[in-house]
Amino acid sequence: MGAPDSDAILKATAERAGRCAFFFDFDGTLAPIQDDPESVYPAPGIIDTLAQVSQRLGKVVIVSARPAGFLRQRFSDLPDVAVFGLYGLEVQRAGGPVETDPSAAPFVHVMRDLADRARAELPAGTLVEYKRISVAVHYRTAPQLGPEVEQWAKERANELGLRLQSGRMVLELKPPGQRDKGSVLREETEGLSCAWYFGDDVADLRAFAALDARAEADPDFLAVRVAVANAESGQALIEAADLHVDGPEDVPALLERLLAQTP
Ligand SMILES: O=P(O)(O)OC[C@H]1O[C@H](O[C@H]2O[C@H](CO)[C@@H](O)[C@H](O)[C@H]2O)[C@H](O)[C@@H](O)[C@@H]1O
Repeated sequence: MGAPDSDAILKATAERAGRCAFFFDFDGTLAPIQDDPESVYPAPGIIDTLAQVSQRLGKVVIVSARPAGFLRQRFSDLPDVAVFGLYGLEVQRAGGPVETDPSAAPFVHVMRDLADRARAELPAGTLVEYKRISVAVHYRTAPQLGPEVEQWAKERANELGLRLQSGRMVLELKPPGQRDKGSVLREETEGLSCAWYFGDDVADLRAFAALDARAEADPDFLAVRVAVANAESGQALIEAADLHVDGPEDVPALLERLLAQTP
C-alpha cells in the first residue's frame, strides 16, 4: 500500500462507519488472474474480510464484467452483497432474481450469433467467452494474436453497432448505451457519506471518475480510489488512485487495517 496519508483516509472512513459503501471489481482485484476464466475464485481471506466490512462499515457491492450469476456463485457465502454484472447491465440484490437492464434485451440473439462467429473466424489460441449479452475474446495464452483479435473485434463492433471495451489480454463486445461501472457508482452512492472503489483495469477508471464527480459535488463526501496494481493495465489507474495494493492477495490486509480503526 502506497499513499503516505493512508492513515488519515482510514481514520476518516472509520468515522463514517455505517454511512459508507465498498465497491469491488472482481477479476484481478478480488481474484488473481488465471489463464482459464472459469477457474477463478476469490483470493484467500477475501470472503471473511468482506463479511466483516459489510457488518461493521457499510454495504459491499461487486461491480464486474462477469455475469451476475457467475458472481453470485462465487459470493454465495455473502448473500446480502449486491452483485452488478456485465458492467451494470445485470444486478442481483440480496435474495432477489437477476435483473437485466431492458436496453440489453435486444442484444441476446446478436451476442449468441457473435459468439458462434468468433469461434469460427478467430484463430486457434483465442478463447471465446459468451456471456449472454456480451462476448469477450481472450488472447492471454497466445499474446501474439492480440493485434489480430483486436482488429476482428473493432470490425465487428463497427458492423453491429456494439461498444468495444479493452481489458487485460481481452476485448469485449457489449451493447451500445451508457451503462457502465460509473453509472452503478453514481446510483449506489446516493445518500452516503463515503465510498471506496477497488479496481485493477482501465474499465475501472469510469468508476474512479464517478467518485471524483461525487466528491466534487459534495465536499463532505469521502471518495477513496484503490488501485490493485499490475503490469498489464499501465500507470493510469495507479496515478488516479488514492491508495494501491500489489495484488488481490493484499486486499484483505488493507481492509483489516481499516477494520482495526473502526469502533
Ligand atoms: O470487471 P472484471 O471483474 O475485472 O472483469 C474483466 C474481465 O475479467 C475476466 O478476464 C480477465 O480475467 C481472466 C481470469 O483471470 C483472464 O484469463 C483474462 O485474461 C482477463 O482479461 C473475464 O473472463 C472477462 O469476461 C471480463 O471482461
